[in-house]
Amino acid sequence: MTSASLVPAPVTARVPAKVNLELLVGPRLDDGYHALSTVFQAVSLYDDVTVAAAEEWGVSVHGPLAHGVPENADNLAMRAARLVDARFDVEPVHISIRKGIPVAGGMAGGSADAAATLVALDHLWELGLDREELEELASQLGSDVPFLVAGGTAVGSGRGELLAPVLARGTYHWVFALAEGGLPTPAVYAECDRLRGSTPVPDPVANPALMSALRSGDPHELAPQLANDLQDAALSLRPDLGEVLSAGMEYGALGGIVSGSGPTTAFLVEDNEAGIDLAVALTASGVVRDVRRASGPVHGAHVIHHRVD
Ligand SMILES: C[C@@](CO)(OP(=O)(O)O)[C@H](O)COP(=O)(O)OP(=O)(O)OC[C@H]1O[C@@H](n2ccc(N)nc2=O)[C@H](O)[C@@H]1O
Ligand SMILES: Nc1ncnc2c1ncn2[C@@H]1O[C@H](COP(=O)(O)OP(=O)(O)O)[C@@H](O)[C@H]1O
Repeated sequence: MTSASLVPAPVTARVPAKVNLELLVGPRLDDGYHALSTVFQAVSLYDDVTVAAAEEWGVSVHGPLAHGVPENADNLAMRAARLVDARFDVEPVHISIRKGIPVAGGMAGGSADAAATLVALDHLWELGLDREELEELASQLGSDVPFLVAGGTAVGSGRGELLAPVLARGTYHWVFALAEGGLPTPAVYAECDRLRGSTPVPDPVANPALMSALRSGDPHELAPQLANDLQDAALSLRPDLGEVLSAGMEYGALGGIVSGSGPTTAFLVEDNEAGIDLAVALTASGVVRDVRRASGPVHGAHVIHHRVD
């Protein structure tokens, strides 16, 4: 056997974006984070993350949405790789990311890449991590990362990292309106605090009507239950999003909401055809520069490609 044959073949993991069907933000805690009750759904906009054995650690980012993503140690995928290295002392890899998830858009693209890197490295270096170990590593990388490992539909509590599955029937169809520029998550939480001032904030509790809507599988039942406590803050920082939300509802969405910390807006529609109609209407209106259609729930980070040369 030659030494070249000992180098493992590159591994690609595919990872979805998320939308928060409900994002209830509780009081600011002493560590600066906020207690959350959130219902995540994984949707079919994907990043593909390939890890390949290399002489030294590195990361590169590709595709039309790659602009503004760091190609250095600040990349969340690289932080995930260094965490795995610190724990398991693995050989270096080059990470190549193909972005299909809007950047800094409130759809957890960076967290998704961290989740995909954990899953891909587990496969490449045959670490044999179980789900619990993966989620524990994920929670060290960010509040949203465990959900991007898990996928599906789930309730997140704590900082968003403590997950419980939700019984959701059916498939939901979404149109996402992409916005120019991004919104930094910490700035949106800070604006939420500023708007609340000294008003006492109760601990957040998941809304039973949302859970029952998800069990029904009916988008008409789900639409009125969509809720986002960060929406006012996102609109305060980006007033133009109000016009996008109004346009989406006017052109036939069942419900519309800012996705997480924004500035992407998410519209729930009746079915695939309604999604095509809304995407066309929003683009033609000139209010929205770019749209993506997606459906959910879908699986979390998973290996799609293990090349054998
Ligand atoms: C708002 C949400 C909704 O799912 O995501 P995005 O919409 O940005 O993707 C999340 O709460 C973001 O999760 P994530 O982006 O993983 O957050 P982290 O890296 O852990 O934290 C980034 C910053 O967000 C704020 N933060 C985050 C989570 C939380 N429960 N309370 C907070 O106040 C803090 O200011 C923190 O410094
Ligand atoms: N792999 C990555 N993909 C996207 N952004 C990343 C990544 N790694 C680090 N970042 C940084 O994280 C910021 C937030 O990006 P992202 O996770 O896409 O947004 P959000 O937190 O709104 O969901 C970006 O502006 C970028 O500087």
